[in-house]
Amino acid sequence: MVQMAIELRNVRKERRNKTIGPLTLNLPQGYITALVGQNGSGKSTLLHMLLQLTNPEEGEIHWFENKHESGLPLELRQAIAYVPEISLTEENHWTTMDAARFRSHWYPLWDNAYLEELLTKFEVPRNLTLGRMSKGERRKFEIAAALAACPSLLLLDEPSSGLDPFAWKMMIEMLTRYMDKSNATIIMSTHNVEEVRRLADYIVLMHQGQVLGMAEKDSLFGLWSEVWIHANDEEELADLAAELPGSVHFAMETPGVASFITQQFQQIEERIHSLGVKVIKSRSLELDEILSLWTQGHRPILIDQMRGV
Ligand SMILES: Nc1ncnc2c1ncn2[C@@H]1O[C@H](COP(=O)(O)OP(=O)(O)OP(=O)(O)O)[C@@H](O)[C@H]1O
Repeated sequence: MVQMAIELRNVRKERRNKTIGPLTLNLPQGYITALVGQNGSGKSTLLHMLLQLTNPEEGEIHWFENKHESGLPLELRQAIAYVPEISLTEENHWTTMDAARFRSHWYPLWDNAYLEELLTKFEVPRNLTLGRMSKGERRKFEIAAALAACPSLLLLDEPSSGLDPFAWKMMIEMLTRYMDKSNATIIMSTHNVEEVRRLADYIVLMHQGQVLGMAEKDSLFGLWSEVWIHANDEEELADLAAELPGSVHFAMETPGVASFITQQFQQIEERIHSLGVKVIKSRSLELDEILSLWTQGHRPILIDQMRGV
């Protein structure tokens, strides 16, 4: 049975201008979960609650099956690494090596050789203070230092922000390799669909402070299709739409050709043929298109099968 790294039960956090939650989520141990959603949807707030940088007004959070209402115990804090959205200014006057030395005292599993390897790959300047680094250089240091702590739980808030494409690819490789050699759990917020595609095992979609759902990433591929058909006019298309509940975005493309979007096309293709409608072609939607439909309220059918996770 899959163990949970994090469980949230009806967690509610009041922010000045909105309520985050109630959130109920189970995030499995040993996997990468991507938190996706528009600006202000509550991704960073959720990460902050997992670090107890801020606490919910209501609800319960469990870390590896334990509640810690009076503060995270030392050994758990030492097993969590965090790359914040904005780096801490308190460390600005430190060089890479000063910051590494400080962290090595804090994290019992700190691996200095691993840090050296990652800094070299990332080409992070060693003797510059963190405050003088470019945004991307600082980000690379933060990611390398988070991995060198060998955490069981790695929380990443938009890790690729500021990375050039070469560094981004390297980060993907580093995170993948780390997951291969450990039983760590990564929870990352991201706006980068390619990052989700390459890294995530699970996707949590947030929207306006709510969780719209959680899905196994692979289950989403091939789920939605755009289909082009022969249709004489709007009226004929409306008749077809009425026969295909759950299909959306019916539109006349050119005279005689219409399109629509549907889930599990293979299962309804026969039905379309039996209605005397000729299919011209179809294509599977990309992940970003699926996430956008989901945000609009078109929930993936398979998501209800994920309830047990
Ligand atoms: N310290 C705070 N005090 C008051 N409101 C806050 C605070 N931090 C965040 N908020 C508000 O809470 C909401 C959620 O913010 P949050 O930073 O969690 O969103 P996000 O999904 O991470 O956004 P983004 O993608 O832009 O980083 C926003 O409306 C934001 O204005």
